[in-house]
Amino acid sequence: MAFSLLCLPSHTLTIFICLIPAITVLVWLRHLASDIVIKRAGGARAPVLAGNLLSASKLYYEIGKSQYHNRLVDWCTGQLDSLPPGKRTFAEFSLTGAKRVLITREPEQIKAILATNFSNFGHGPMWHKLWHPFLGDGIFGVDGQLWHDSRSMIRPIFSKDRLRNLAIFDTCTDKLLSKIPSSGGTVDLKDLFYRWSLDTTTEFLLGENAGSLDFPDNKVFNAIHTVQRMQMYIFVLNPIAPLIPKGEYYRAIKRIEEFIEPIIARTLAICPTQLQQLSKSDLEFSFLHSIAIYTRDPKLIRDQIMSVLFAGRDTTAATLSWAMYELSNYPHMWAKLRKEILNKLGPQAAPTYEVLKNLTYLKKVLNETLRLHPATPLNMRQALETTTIPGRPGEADIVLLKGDSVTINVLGMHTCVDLYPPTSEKFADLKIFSPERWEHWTPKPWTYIPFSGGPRICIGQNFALTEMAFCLVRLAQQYERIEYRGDWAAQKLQVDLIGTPALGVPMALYKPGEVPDPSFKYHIN
Ligand code: HEM
Repeated sequence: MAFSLLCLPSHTLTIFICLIPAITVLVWLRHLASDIVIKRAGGARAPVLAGNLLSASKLYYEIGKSQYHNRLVDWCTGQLDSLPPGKRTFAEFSLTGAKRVLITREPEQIKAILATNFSNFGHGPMWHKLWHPFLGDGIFGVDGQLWHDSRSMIRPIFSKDRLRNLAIFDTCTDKLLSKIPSSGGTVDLKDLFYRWSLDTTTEFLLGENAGSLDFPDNKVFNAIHTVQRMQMYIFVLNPIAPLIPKGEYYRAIKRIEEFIEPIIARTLAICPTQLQQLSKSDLEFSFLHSIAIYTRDPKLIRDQIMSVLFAGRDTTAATLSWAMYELSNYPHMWAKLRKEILNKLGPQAAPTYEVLKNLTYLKKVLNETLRLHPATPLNMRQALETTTIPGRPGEADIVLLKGDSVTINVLGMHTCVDLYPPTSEKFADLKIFSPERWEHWTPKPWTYIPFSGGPRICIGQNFALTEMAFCLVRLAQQYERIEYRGDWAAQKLQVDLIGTPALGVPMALYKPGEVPDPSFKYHIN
C-alpha cells in the first residue's frame, strides 16, 4: 500500500509527460487534416495567429484576461492591427486544430457571410443549445426554416405605418424625465435608460409595461439582468457549461415567465375575429396581438417575446448611454443639437414621426454613436457547411469548414484606418466622436453595419432609431447643460454581447436657469 502510494505521483507524472507530446501530435495532425480539406475545396487559410497548442493556449488565456478587464474588442482589433500593412483585416486561430475561429473586419467577407452566402452561415447548433432555456425557438435562437418562419411572423408589427404612433414612447419617456433630479443632483443615466428601455419594450411587446422606472427593486428588471449575465458566462465558457451552477439562471427565467405568461394567456382568450378587429387600432394592438394572429401556441409566443425583449432592450439603452456620455464631453454639440430641436419644436411640443426623421443633426449624432459604439461590437456566426468566402483581392478564397466560427469585428471595422477616409479637417480621427463627419461623407457599402446586414439585418432598426430619437429630443428640450460626474477618460467598453459603458453614465442635467446644488445626490438604486 505504502509502495503504491509512493509510486502514484511518479506514475501520474509519467502519464502527464507522455500526454503533452501525444496531444501536440494530435493537434498537429488535425491542422494537417484541415489543410488537406482546405486545399481540396480549392482555397486557402486566413493568416494564422496561433498554429500550435502552446501559442493557441496563450491566445485563449489572453482572451479570458481581456474579457475580464473589459478589453476583448481591443484585443481582437490589436490582433488584426499586428498583421503586416495591407493584410490587416482577417486572421484565424484554433486551440485543437479543428473548429477554427476567424476574426474578420473585411467588408467583402462580411458581405458574403451575412448576405451573398447567407444560407451557409447561422448562429449555429451550439448557440441554439446554450441559449435554449432562455430564448427557446424564438427568432434570435434559431437558423434555417425556423428562423425564416419567425421572421415572417414578426415582420408586420415593425412596419413603418405602425411606428407612426409615438404614444408608446411618450409615457415612458415622461416617466424617465421625472426621475432626473433637479439642481445638479447626480444620476446614473445608464441605469435610467435600461429601465426606460425595458418599460418601453414591454409596453410595445405586451401592451403592459414592466414598471421598472417606478420600482427600483423591480423583479423583471433584476431577473433580465441575471439571465443575461449568466447567459454570457454559459456562452463564453461553453466547453465547461455543464459545470456552471444554473439554479439562479433558471429561477430568473421563471420570474420573467411569471410576468409574461399571464398576459399571453389573456391574449389567447381573445378570439381570432376580435384580434383582426384590434389590428385596426394603432394604440391597442401590440406585438403579442400580432403574433397571436399567426399562432395559438403559447410556448412559441413566449419564445418570440423573449427574443425580441433580449434584442431590443439593451441595444437601445446602451446606445443612448453612449450618446449622452459622448455629448457630455462636447458642450458645443449638445448646444447644436438642442438648437436644432428647439427650432423645430420649441421646449414642449411632442415630436411626430415625420419631425424626428427630419432632425438632421440628431440623425448624425445617432449615426456617429453607432459607429464608435455599435451595440454589437463583435457579431458571431458559424459555418453550417464547408464553404468559401472572398480572400484579399487577387488572392485565393478563404475556406471555412463546417463548424468553424466567425467573429465579425464590427467596432474594429468602424475604426479601421485602411477602410475609412484619412483624417483631415473635415474628417476627424476615427477614434474621436464627430457627428460632423457625416456632413461630407457616406460610408462605402458593408463598412458601416451597426444593425448588421443581409436577410438577418436588425428587424427593429426603424423602431430603435425612432425610440432613441424621441428620447433624445425630450432630453434636449428640457436640459440646457449636461455635465459628466465621473472620470470621463476612464470609461471602458464592457461586452456582454451588447457593448455598454462599464462605469455607468453618472451625470448632472440642468434646465435653463437652474442653480447647481452639488450636495444633492440621487440614485435610483
Ligand atoms: C440601437 C439599437 C439596436 C441595434 C444597434 C441593433 C442591432 C442589431 C444587430 C446587429 C442585429 C443582428 C444580430 C445578429 O446578426 O445576430 C439585430 C437583430 C435583431 N434585432 Fe436589433 N438592434 C437594435 C434595436 C432593436 C430593437 C429596439 C428591436 C425590437 C424591438 C430589435 C430587434 C431585433 C431582432 C428581433 C433581431 C433578430 C433578427 C433576425 O435574426 O432576423 N433590435 N439587431
